Parts: sequence; structure tokens; C-alpha cells
Amino acid sequence: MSDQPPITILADQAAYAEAVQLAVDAAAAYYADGTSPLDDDAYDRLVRGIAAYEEAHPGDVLPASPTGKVAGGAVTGDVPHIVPMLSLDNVFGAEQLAEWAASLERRLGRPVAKWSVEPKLDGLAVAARYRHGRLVQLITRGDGTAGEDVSHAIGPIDGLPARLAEPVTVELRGEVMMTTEQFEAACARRRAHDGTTFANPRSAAAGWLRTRERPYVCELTFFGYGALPLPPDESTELAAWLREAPHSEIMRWVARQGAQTTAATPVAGIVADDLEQVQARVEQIAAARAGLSFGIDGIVVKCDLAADQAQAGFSSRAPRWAVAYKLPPTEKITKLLAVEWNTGRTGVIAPRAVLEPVELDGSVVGYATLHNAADITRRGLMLGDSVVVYKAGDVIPRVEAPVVHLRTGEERPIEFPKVCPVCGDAIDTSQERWRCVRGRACRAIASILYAAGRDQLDIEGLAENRIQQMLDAGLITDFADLFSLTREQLLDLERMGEVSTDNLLAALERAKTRPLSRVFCALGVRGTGRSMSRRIARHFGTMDAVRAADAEAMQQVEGIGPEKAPVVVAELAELSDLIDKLVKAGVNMTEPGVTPAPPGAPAAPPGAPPGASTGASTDGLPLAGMSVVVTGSMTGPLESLTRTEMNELIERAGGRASSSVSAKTSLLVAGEKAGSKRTKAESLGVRIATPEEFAALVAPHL
Ligand SMILES: NC(=O)c1ccc[n+]([C@@H]2O[C@H](COP(=O)([O-])OP(=O)(O)OC[C@H]3O[C@@H](n4cnc5c(N)ncnc54)[C@H](O)[C@@H]3O)[C@@H](O)[C@H]2O)c1
Ligand SMILES: [Zn+2]
Repeated sequence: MSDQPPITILADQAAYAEAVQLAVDAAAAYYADGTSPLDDDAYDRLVRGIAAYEEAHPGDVLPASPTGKVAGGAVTGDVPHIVPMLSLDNVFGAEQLAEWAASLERRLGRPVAKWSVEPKLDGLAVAARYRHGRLVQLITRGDGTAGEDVSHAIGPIDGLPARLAEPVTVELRGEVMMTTEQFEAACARRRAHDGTTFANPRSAAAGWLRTRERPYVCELTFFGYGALPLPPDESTELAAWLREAPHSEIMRWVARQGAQTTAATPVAGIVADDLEQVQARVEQIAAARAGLSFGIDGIVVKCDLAADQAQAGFSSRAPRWAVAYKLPPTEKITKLLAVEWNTGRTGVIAPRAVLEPVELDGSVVGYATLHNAADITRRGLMLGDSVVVYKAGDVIPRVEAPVVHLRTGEERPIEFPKVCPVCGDAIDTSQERWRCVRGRACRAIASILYAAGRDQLDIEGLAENRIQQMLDAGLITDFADLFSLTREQLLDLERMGEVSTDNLLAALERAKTRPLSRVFCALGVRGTGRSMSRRIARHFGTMDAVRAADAEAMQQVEGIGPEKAPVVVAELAELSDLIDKLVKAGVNMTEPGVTPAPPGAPAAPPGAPPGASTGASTDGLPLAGMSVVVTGSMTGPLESLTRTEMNELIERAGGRASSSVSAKTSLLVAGEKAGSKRTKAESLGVRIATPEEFAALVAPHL
């Protein structure tokens, strides 16, 4: 996590003025009904740019500027708050958190006694007023001093009961939001009503809360994070207690009254004794984020004790006793450029969104899943739409919804395929998941041919027409079935004599002994070609270890980023039956020369020698730490080796095979008719070896 958030650079006064106008308009739309043209990240970058400009040019500050104001100054209200409902200041990492805490403790003149650490719920703040235990009024945050009465929304808000357990008079404060499920339901209802959807759960909750005319019903969720005495009952015992009790105890009381708090969620608020514990909880909450059924955009760190809070006080915009530790955005607005359709291994025909690439949670997202045709219809997506894309942690990026208010009229309907995009046969549309009528057989020929290919299992003499014959005869459905073919079954096939049968059986026996890298490659996992398969095999050593890896472990393999890792893991899970069949058939599942990495083994540091991330040390191997390139045709003992086999040899001998010569290249193996690579190596002073010299160097590994 970087401590420095990105900002929009404003070059001059005109750019500043324009930015202020844009921010004010965006915030007004955001708080009104969630129809801002900017995603939160873009808005925050803009406001940081405005703040930076104002710091450098204090004389230029415009009165409309959003800085230093609750809700960017874009909202008003007419119901006064008893105690202001403020914003929160932000920190963006452990270092900034420590700085903030240090300055708070300087202000207090003593250490903070206890911290409370809670998720920062990504909805909108409300004050819920209860009189004698009955919910009587619901108010938005507004400008912080006065909010808007939204009591019409009292009703289907999960976690905000109409009656508390005791007949108390109190104001509960908390966040109103939609869970993923509520959001999906709300989109479906709105779509049925007027053909549009909400952009994301937050804007859906904001829009819905303020809607007075309600032709359909949407459910909301409430999580409380505070309670205060409500006039005129300010002199009661309860009121006194609410003013003096630690935040954590008040939250327990709120839960006992029957209102929802985060206590029952995986990201429950906790009390921490020191910053180390705070930071540990921050990391746990961040890690749990992707799995939650509701949105969070950070962690709120507060002084737990009332005395610390009272002494720290407030600024006009935010309390000084609390801070929001912001997490990277998980949503961005981008354009839906195209929809691609593909038939998977099981015959399922799935669409995927091609997006204008955006950076999201540490990686660049260019594609996102769209699940199925019904999902596209449900979301009302069109080509050219601005869409909200969601991605967190290891989650496969998905298109949440179109941003309907950003439509220009240029959007076009998405065309659905009429035939299977792979084989051209018919599509079975009787279920939500469309399938090619050929099912698994649709991809079977292509995937079996690939698995049998020279760089994978290298099954000699297995031609396409033969595979088709076996498929037609029902002898096989995938390439693992090849290994259970009997002599009799093969002899029964037309044009299959004794010699070719025995040759094929022998070839299959040899195929069972291929290294893991090739067996893995044969699986045809998307995005893992030959060299990636070798890296995976060398990293994990055994198929068991590969299969046990979660997305995080998969990312330890060089070249597998946070976007690819979950896809690989998900595909492997899908291939589980096939892999089991291969294991049962006795196909080799280990990579020679690699000791499997112990679970949780740390990643290799950047620039570490190849193999350093595996349990297999390359120390003592002839090519340890070397980057080797092969060019020209091989001669001597290497004559019969394909490029793949050469690369495997290099990696067995501890080196890293590369395809292009650079200053980092340690050795070029240059055979006959070596061309430009040789010239380049010479000009860079890279060591050059003949195939024979190289063969001698790696002789024990040949
Ligand atoms: N997209 C846009 O156009 C646009 C416009 C304006 C604001 N925004 C977004 O809104 C953010 C600022 O909004 P803000 O001022 O409403 O919120 P904030 O970030 O200042 O945080 C304060 C709010 O956090 C909420 N909160 C959640 N969990 C809490 C907890 N456990 N304890 C206390 N409070 C908790 C409360 O609602 C509180 O009002 C910006 O960071 C921006 O991303 C976006
Ligand atoms: Zn098909």
C-alpha cells in the first residue's frame, strides 16, 4: 500500500476554477441521487488537486471550494443535528496513520488509552431518532449541521428496527447501504419498472433513500456506529452514560437494543491497545473486504474512550479523535467497448466485456466477466456504455452496471450470438447459462489435439481424424481418457491395425512420463502457455502443490499478476475431474529436479536468481543465476532438441530461458545460421557458446 494517493494536477487559476465547479457539481449529484459523472477515485483525486492548488495559492481560494467542508459543501438540510455529523480525515497507509496518531497524542499530552477499529461502511450516514423506543425520524447528514428528513424511508431497512428492545429515547447514527443481494434485487425491480438500473450499491442506496414516490420496494441495510442522547431526554441516566461510556460499550448496547452493528460480520469492530494492534486489524479488514456482502471503503480508527474524544474535539469538517484509513478503490467508471463470446471446456457459452483499460486495486483491468446473456439483459448493458467495474483482491473483475445517466445516445444494443462461436453448431438457450449443443465435445477435438501436441504430451502418431473417430465412438471425451484406452478398443476402430495400435499405446506410455510442466501445459489453462507452464511447474514442483495454491500463492509465480491468478485458480478447480483422471491413469505429476516449495514459502525477492522462489535451490547448478538465449539450429548432442526442449534443459540446469538478447543476457547459444541475435550479443559483449560447448556445460542435465 503506497502512502501517497494520486492527485489531479491543476496548472493554473482557470484549471483550478474549473475543477472546483466540477467537484461541486459532482458532489451535489453524488449526495442527491448518486448520479455523479465521476467515480470516487476520480473525485478524490480532483479534490486533492484542489487542496494542493489552494495551499500553493492561498490568495486564489474560491468560496465554493469543496475543501474543508462536510460533503464538499454541496448539500444542505433543514433538520438541525444535535451534534454535528462530520466527515473524516483520511490516511493512506501505516506511516500516515502513525503520524496522525502521534499528532493526536501531542494534542492530548498523553497516549490514547484505547483505540476502536471498525470498517468504514460505504453507504450514507443517517441519524435515526427513537422516542420511547420507537423509530420516529430519519435524517441524512446534509451539510453536517442540518440534514434532510427522509422519514418516508422508515420501513424495509434491515438492521434498523421500528422498535428498540427498551423504551429509550436516543439517536442512533450509522450507515444506510445496500448489500450485494439487495442491490441485485433493486436493479431488477427498477429495470422492470423503467428499463434502467442503479450504477452501484452506494448510489442505489442514496437514490432510493431520498425517493418519495416509490412505485416499487427496495430493501436497505443499516449498520450503527454511534448513539447519543436525544433532547429532551438529556438528563436521564442513559443520557449521562452515553456521554461517558467507551465507544465499544455503546456499540454493544446498540446491538442489545436490536439495531445492527458490524459485530456480527467478519469485519467486526474491535478495541486495540496500541497502533500495532490497530494496524493488524486494518490489514485483516482489508483482506476480508473482497468477501463481504456489503461495501467498505476503508477502516475507521477512533479513540475508544469518551474522555479522549472530548479532549481531542473537532475541526469544522471532521473529528480530531477519529480518522479514515482509506483502502484503494475497488470500482471505477470506464467504457464497455465490446462483448466477446467464447465456448468453455464444458460447452458453456460465456460473454466477456472488453473494457477501456483502467487501473483497479493494483492491476490494469481490460476485461471483465459478464456471466451470461441473461445477466447482460438484467443489467441493461449497451455497447459504448460507461460502466462501473468492480474488482477487489483476487476477485475476477466484473461489470456491476451501466451508468445510465452518462449515456450519450450513441450506445448500441449488444448482439447475442446465434450459433456456437467455436464450432458453429446450435446453442441451447433453455437455461440461463447458454451451452453449445455439443457440450464438452465442442471443445474436445481442439483441446485433445493441443494436449497431444509436441510441446505438451507429445503423443506421436495421434492425428486429428483419429481423435474424431474415438470421440464419435464414445471412447473418449477428453485427453485423460486416452490413457485408459485398451488394445481391443483401438483395434475395433476402422483403419486401425496392430502396428499402429501398439505404436499408439507405446506413445501413450511415454506421454505419461512427461514432466509436470508439459502435463500442466496440456491442460490448456487460459493464459498459461509453454513458458508460463514451466514457471508454474518449477515454482510448485508437484501438481498437488499447484492445486493447493490459492490466488495469492499463484501470484508468487513470476509473470502471474493479480488479475491472472484468480483465473488460473478458478480454471484449475474446473479441471479438477480431468486432473484426477490423469493422476489415476498414472501420468507423472512432478517436475524433475524441483523440491516442492513448502506451503506459504515466501516469494523470491525481485531480481533473485531463477528458481529462488521454489524449494529447489539452483546453487551449484551449471547455469545458476544465468539468463540464456538460444538461436540458430542446434547441432551435435543437441541436434534433435526442439526449442521447448532446449528451454527445459536450460531451466533444469538452473538457468532462465529467454527469447531475446539484452544487456541482462548471460549467455547466447548460437547454432548454425544464427542471425541478428548473434550480432546483438556481440555488440553487447554477451558471452556466446556453440551448441557443442553448451552441451558440455550442461552435460549432467541432458
Ligand atoms: N463520486 C463523486 O462524485 C463523489 C462526490 C463526493 C464524495 N464522494 C466520495 O465520498 C467520500 C467523502 O464522503 P464523506 O464526506 O461522505 O465521507 P468521509 O469519507 O468523509 O467519511 C465520513 C463518513 O464515513 C461514514 N462511516 C462509515 N463507517 C463509519 C464508522 N464505522 N464510523 C464513523 N463513520 C463511518 C459516515 O457516513 C461518515 O459520515 C469521498 O472520499 C468520495 O470518494 C464521491
Ligand atoms: Zn460449439
